Amino acid sequence: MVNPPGPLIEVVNAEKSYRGVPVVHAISFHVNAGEVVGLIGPNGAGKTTTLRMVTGLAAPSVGTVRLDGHSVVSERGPALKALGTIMEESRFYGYLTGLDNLRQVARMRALASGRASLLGYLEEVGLLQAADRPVREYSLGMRQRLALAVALLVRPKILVLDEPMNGLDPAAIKDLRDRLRQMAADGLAVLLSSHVLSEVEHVCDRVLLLDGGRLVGEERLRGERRDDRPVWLQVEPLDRAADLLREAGWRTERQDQGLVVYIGPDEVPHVIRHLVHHDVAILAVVPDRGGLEARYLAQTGANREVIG
Ligand SMILES: Nc1ncnc2c1ncn2[C@@H]1O[C@H](COP(=O)(O)OP(=O)(O)OP(=O)(O)O)[C@@H](O)[C@H]1O
Repeated sequence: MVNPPGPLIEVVNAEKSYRGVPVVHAISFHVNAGEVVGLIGPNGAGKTTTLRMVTGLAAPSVGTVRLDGHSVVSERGPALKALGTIMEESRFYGYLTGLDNLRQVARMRALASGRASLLGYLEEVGLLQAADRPVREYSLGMRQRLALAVALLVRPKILVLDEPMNGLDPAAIKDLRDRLRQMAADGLAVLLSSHVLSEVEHVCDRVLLLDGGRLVGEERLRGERRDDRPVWLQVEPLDRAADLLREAGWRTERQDQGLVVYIGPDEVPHVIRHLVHHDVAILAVVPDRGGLEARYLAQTGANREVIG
C-alpha cells in the first residue's frame, strides 16, 4: 500500500493539561517518512508527555495527533497499527532467552510468532548470536536492541522512542544511531526524545527544542557531515578568519566574539595551520562548544554560563 501523501506523524496544536494546568502548550510538528526527528529538552520540558500524546497513551486535551493520516483518538486502531514504540524501560523476563521474550510479546499481541520470523527480527537488531541466551545475561545495550525488536514486531511505519540512549555506553549509542538511520533509510519515520542533545544530534535530520512545555526552536541538521563537531575559536582578526575558513569550505558561524567551525576530529590541526599561515592569531580553541548545543542551552535557560 502506498503511504498517503503527508507526514506520518502530524501533531497540530496539541495541548495537555493535568487538573487544568497545561504541561504541554499547543505544539505543532510533523515527521515525514525517512526522517529521524529529535525532541530535545531538559528534565520536565514535556518530552514524555508529548510522546505519550503521539503514541495514544494520553489523549491531547486540545488539538490533534495523526499517525499515518489517522487520528490517535477517533481512529485509534489504524493509527496505532502504524506505530512501534519504546516508551519506558522495557521489562523482560530475565530467565527467558531473548527469543522467548520476543515470542511472549508476539503471542500476547497475536502477531506471527514462528521461530524463523522472530529470528529475523533479532537479526535485524543484531541480536541473532544472543537469541538463545537468557536476558539476565544481556547488557543494557542488548536489552535496548531487544526492545527495538519488540517495537518492530508490528512492522511499523513509525517508531517513537523515549530517551532510547539513556544509560547506553558510547559503542551502544553508535550502534543504535546506525540502526535508526538505516530504518529511516528504509522509509520509517522516527521520533525520539533526549535531554542530551549531543547524544542524538548526529542521528537526527531535525531537532525540536522543547522547554516549559513549549517548542522553543527547531533546527535542521540534514546536510551536515555527521561526524563534524563544533569547535569554538577565538581569533584575530575575526572577519578575515571567517572568510578564510569559508573559502576553504568549512562551515562557520559567529558566536561570542569568536567563530564556531564545524569540523571532523582530525581537522583541527589543518584549520589552525591554515589560519596561522594566513597571519591570523589564534587566542583560544575550545572543542565541542558552540552551534546547536550552545543555542539549545541558551534557549532552554540551562547552563547559561556555558555561553556567557
Ligand atoms: N500525570 C501527570 N500529572 C500531573 N503532572 C504531570 C503528569 N505527567 C507529567 N506531568 C508534569 O508535566 C511536566 C512535563 O513532564 P514530562 O515527563 O513530560 O517531561 P520530560 O521532558 O519528559 O522530563 P524528563 O526528561 O524528566 O522525563 C512535568 O512538570 C511533570 O511534573
